[in-house]
Amino acid sequence: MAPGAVHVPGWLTLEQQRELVIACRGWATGPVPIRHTKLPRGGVMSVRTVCIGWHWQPYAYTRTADDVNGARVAEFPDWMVELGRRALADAYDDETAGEGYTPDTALINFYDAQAKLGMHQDKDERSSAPVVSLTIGDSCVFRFGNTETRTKPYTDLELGSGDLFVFGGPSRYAYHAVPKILPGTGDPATGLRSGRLNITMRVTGLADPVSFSDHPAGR
Ligand SMILES: O=C(O)CCC(=O)C(=O)O
Ligand SMILES: [Fe+2]
Repeated sequence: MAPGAVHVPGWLTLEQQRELVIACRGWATGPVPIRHTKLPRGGVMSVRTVCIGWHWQPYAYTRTADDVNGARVAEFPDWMVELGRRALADAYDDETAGEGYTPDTALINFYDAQAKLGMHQDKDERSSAPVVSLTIGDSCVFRFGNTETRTKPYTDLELGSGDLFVFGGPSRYAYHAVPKILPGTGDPATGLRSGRLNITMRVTGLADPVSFSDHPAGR
């Protein structure tokens, strides 16, 4: 694609896709329900999102979903860290590429047939570690641009069910968008009857504040 940006079609098996759909269904119901993210100027995103590990809202991460129900988001599971590491090793065709990669947040996005996502950079993280993106269900047009402007040059490609897309290195801050969902292209055997599920794992680079009681000297 571009240096640091790699598309691996059909990376997830059907069984892995099924398991991810089940996991995401669970997260979509709680502790923080999936919702249309509110934008600072009063709009709402057409995509529905639920986060694990850290909660994202424009333009910050917190442990609690203060713009939804105030609950702490679900833990980021170890198996997903493992999946992220394998994604990097496979995308970069380098067994060592995933070593030390410890994603601590994932945005789980659900697109119905009408949903879109405008050109943006993922830049609310304080780490430049790669973003690992997975697609399940309907295919979409994915627009992958440059790091300088939200306009051309960009490349439109299709991301289909099971595809992996990694953007790291010189592509980490590339603008990207989802201009179109291709309804009816998904295989219902994934467990998703319609729409597109997207999971993006990231490293926030954030740490929880150390509380007084965590200090042995404070006991
Ligand atoms: O749905 C996608 O493929 C991209 C999602 C995305 O860019 C994001 O969540 O920041
Ligand atoms: Fe993004």
